[in-house]
Amino acid sequence: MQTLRRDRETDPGAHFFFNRLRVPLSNLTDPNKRVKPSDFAGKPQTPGFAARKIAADLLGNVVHKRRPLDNELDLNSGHSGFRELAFNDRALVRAILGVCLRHRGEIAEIIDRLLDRPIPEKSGRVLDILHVGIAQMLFMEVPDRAAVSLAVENASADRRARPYKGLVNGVLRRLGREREALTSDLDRAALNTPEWLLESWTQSYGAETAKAIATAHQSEAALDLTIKDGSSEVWAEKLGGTVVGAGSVRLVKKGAVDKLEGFEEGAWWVQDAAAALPAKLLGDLRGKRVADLCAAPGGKTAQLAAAGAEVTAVDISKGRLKRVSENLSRLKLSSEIVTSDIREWEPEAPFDAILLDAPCSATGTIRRHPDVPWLKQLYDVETLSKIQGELLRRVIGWLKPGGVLVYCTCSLEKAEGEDQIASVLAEVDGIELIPVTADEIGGLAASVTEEGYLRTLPCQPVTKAGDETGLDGFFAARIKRL
Ligand SMILES: C[S@@+](CC[C@H](N)C(=O)[O-])C[C@H]1O[C@@H](n2cnc3c(N)ncnc32)[C@H](O)[C@@H]1O
Repeated sequence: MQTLRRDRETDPGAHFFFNRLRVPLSNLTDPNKRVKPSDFAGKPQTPGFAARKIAADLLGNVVHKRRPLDNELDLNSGHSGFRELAFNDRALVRAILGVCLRHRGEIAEIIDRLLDRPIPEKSGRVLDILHVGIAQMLFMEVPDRAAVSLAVENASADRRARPYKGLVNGVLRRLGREREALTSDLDRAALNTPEWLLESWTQSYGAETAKAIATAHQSEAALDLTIKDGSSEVWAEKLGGTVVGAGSVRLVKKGAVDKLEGFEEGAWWVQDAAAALPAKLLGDLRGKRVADLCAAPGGKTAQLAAAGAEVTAVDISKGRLKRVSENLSRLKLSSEIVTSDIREWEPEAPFDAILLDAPCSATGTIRRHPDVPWLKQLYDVETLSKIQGELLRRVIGWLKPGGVLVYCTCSLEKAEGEDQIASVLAEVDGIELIPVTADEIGGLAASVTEEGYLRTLPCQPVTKAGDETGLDGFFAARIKRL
């Protein structure tokens, strides 16, 4: 789900949010510029106000209305106020929201400590405004004075929040004075992770690893690229990156993705180092017929096509498949593209190999999608795991005898990974597990389980030498049809 992100590629400002959260604010705010989105047309604007107002609105939309952040930030169909902002303000909004969501639990705890009594329900955006103000004061090197006055102005501009502008002022000023006392004893990893998730990871991986996962989520993911022709060393050198995982290039350089060397010519695409591993498990694909099921936005489709396979990419979403076509066209790769629900679609002939990247809770992508913990619930995992089981059982039958299927999900929940494979192996005849080996995935031994599954965790090493960590959480298993 995280691969080949269109917003990164079409909105260069997106890069600052996804790749460099602690970008100096001088890069993002132009103090001489007055931003005028149409919602405030005609009213004089304090520099930086529009960005804070939109940030508070969007935060509310994500956490109260449960709207995915990516949808809100979409430059074609997202929040209109956001779309009207200037480039630098959009980057600032992304940065503020990234911090607000990553630190949501601890900011909420700080607000609790600062308030004598809860803020009444009908107080407009006042809580979101406080979150946005605190995020800037504690994590973004914004001078307290600026963060406080913009928050007060924001409250004044909201009819329902207006009566609380004095409270906003008092609370934020007190935080400025008592910062150390109010923040030094916070258990950040626990506070910033919903209880059900921390419990699930503790049960699956133990308390220490669960905490390490939660801690890894506090930092933004690096920008990893998959190199079309596999010449990772060459592109690492050209782009000033390092080779990680099984041949991904991790970038340390700042800059807009579409301005980097190789983008126009289609030499690489954006794909987390862990997301690039499942397709590797299908081995040599030259001349083979391969189904990429649940294909959009197409990171794995590109891998399969670049490996020489004749690919059929199927996805239920027409809009997301459009991105597959656009991405493949930039990369000068090709695939048959089918818009269909794979619960209904039937292939004309069986495949040599299948990659099923099933829809999941995406809890493995929290570093790059910090809204996920506040959008998803245990219920989503339960619902999605039923669909995963259904899809897996159906598509196994589409393999030729001797054909291989890789099932994967970008989830940390065992219900969406290990448990699915264990039950399918127990229930379906004529299949066997082909264990994954560390050699196939760049020597990442810590990411291979005793059963022979691929299981990456955000806190794990991403190099064989173990000198760098940080991966999306992925599960993959390989099954052969006998
Ligand atoms: C995890 S994303 C796939 C990411 C993709 N494989 C990649 O590497 O870029 C899951 C995809 O499954 C698709 N999907 C969900 N349910 C489906 C169904 N019943 N049939 C086909 N596609 C489905 C979604 O539209 C979504 O694009």
